[in-house]
Amino acid sequence: MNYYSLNHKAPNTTFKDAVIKGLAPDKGLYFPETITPLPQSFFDNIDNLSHSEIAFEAIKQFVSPEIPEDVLKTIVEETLAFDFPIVKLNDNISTLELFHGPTMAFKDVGARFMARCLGYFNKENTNEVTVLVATSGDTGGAVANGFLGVKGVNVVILYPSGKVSEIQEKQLTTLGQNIKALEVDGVFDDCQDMVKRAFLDKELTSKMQLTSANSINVARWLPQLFYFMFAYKQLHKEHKDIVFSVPSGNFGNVCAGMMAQQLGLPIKHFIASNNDNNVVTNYLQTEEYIPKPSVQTISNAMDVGNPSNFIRIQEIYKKEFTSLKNNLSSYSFSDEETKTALKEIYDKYDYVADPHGAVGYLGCKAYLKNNPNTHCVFLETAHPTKFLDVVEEVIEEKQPLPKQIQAVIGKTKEATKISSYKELKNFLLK
Ligand SMILES: Cc1ncc(COP(=O)(O)O)c(C=O)c1O
Ligand SMILES: N[C@@H](CCOP(=O)(O)O)C(=O)O
Repeated sequence: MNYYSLNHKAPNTTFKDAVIKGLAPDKGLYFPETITPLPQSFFDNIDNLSHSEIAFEAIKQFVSPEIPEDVLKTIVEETLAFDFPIVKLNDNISTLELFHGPTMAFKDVGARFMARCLGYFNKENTNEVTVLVATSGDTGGAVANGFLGVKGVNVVILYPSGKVSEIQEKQLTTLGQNIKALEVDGVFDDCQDMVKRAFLDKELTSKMQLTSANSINVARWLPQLFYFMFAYKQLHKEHKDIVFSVPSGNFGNVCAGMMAQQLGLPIKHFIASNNDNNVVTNYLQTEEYIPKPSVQTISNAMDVGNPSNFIRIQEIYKKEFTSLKNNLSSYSFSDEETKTALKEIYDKYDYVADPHGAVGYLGCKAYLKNNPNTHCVFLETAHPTKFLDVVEEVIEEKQPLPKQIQAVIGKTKEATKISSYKELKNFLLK
């Protein structure tokens, strides 16, 4: 598959090149030249396919011919070494748990997939690659874990100081080896801007091969489309009109769901559920896209003021506002509403959600008011114990720590503080 830049000022390129570069030379995000729907027989037979078989068929066209089929099979099998269960709350609402991976966040799948693709490409490549990542909480930990010890790859993670949870910070600052953390005096958007600026810095790019492991990178972003297929497999016999409520920040996940739909997955509608960072909610109301500085919330991984994947969503809908609006609704919820939802989910359904999932649940409830005959699946994008202080305070109960969280809790943080792009550049050149 070849990819083009959404800024249309760079040459089209291969999957391999798009993964190694991350961002196109004209600063545009890469997008696949074609999307060929899967045959109807794939969906008719989905009950008989394993997660790895579904993922292999779904991603094949996007990575071939650079990744041979036998290698791709191994990559998806290793990537998907954990479960993706649906938990039903009532006849209209289910949740898809995406937190059973090593860092208990949905980012584990994309990070593990991309690490393996890069590892494969690096076998032939003697040059070292530096992976730059901006994180508002979860991407950093997942990438640190996914890339730990991958030969020829150095990872540098930028995170906003004081704006990630304690456990998220441990996950991204304690692994050592080829993983380095930079604690940025700023918000997530400052981290993301610095990363994008580094890609345009000729002095840097002439000295090192930089790539991104944010959803900017097609190998991090596209595997997220698997989730929607896994949910469909578990629900389609019981429910016809399936709607997904996706807690959204950088909009990579909901955009990946739209790619699954482009492949033919029968999804009735998407809901982008936001916290107070509501640029897209506002856009759908006003048709004006106005990025703004992010504000801090209890669903911190969604604190994004200028979502980088919005441009990919516009590409899917050919910038036609009405067709986007027919397929996507968006609601925004305050921290108080999120806390009330966490409590409600616990009291009514005996289920402990995390703050991001709770925002997704609120999105389902808002949509179902006018669409009562649909089934809404909200994505549980992280495990509740990653946000212990909020969750335990709201449900007034101690939570047992899963082994993945216990493994990092006593470790010592190692991070370098920076407050400007110049400091990032000096760090990289060191
Ligand atoms: C727990 C959690 N929920 C939701 C999101 C938002 O996902 P996206 O950036 O793909 O919109 C993130 C971060 O990306 C996250 O870590
Ligand atoms: N919410 C993210 C922000 C970065 O998103 P990405 O999908 O583009 O990596 C995080 O947790 O870091």
